[in-house]
Amino acid sequence: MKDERATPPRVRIAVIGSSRVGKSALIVRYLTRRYIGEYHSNTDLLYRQTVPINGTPIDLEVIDVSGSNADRFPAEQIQWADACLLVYSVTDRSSFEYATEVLNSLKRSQVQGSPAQGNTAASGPMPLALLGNKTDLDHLRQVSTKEAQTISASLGASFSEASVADNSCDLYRCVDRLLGEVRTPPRSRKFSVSKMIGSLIGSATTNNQITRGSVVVCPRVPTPSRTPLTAAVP
Ligand SMILES: Nc1nc2c(ncn2[C@@H]2O[C@H](COP(=O)(O)OP(=O)(O)OP(=O)(O)O)[C@@H](O)[C@H]2O)c(=O)[nH]1
Repeated sequence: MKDERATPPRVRIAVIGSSRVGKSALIVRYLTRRYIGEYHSNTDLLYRQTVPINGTPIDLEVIDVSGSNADRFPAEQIQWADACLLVYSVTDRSSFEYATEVLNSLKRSQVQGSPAQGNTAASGPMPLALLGNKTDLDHLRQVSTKEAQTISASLGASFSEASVADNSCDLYRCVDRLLGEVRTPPRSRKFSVSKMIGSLIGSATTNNQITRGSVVVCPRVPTPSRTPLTAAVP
């Protein structure tokens, strides 16, 4: 019988932000090093990939939270995740306001623990990161680096700026750091999600030695295994 304790730890990241800030482009860039300019999806998508973090493979699941639902607080996705990456565009002030509102709600609700962390208050707060995308469009900038840095520090999130289009190193550093902050016990059971519709990522060879991955239509994230964040809804 297969010893499931030997499977790599699983880490779940929710990527949250307004529409058109570059969430899908960022996830695909991180996982494949490729830049795909246009995505058309008005539903959440779940990406899976095994990636090495600090020399250890982890089974990474990333939910791309559709920006078309940005009028609703993404409570279910946050409950599902072990860490959250809030993305805004430096050229779009309203996207910055949305990202910081979500961070603010998370801070107020004092999110403690996560499924990967064993759902215990002792496991500490959920790792959070704020990322300002599209720095290649600096001439259209509406959010200064200093302002975003100050707010993210006050909200307990790490902060980076990057251009997914330009493949800046900062985007990899930001995601790697976030993944590194998640404490993961060995997995004791498998978890099934909604129907797999096909392989998106394939067998790209990258610095991260990505092997195979998949994308899953995920209109609703799986039922959360911890108390709903009602306090977090603005
Ligand atoms: N100039 C520039 N454009 C970018 C960058 N990243 C993404 N884009 C573009 O921004 C647009 C939106 O990117 P998406 O990845 O679809 O954005 P999204 O946040 O997933 O959007 P929703 O699916 O609506 O939530 C696309 O035209 C991308 O090509 C970047 O770093 N610089």
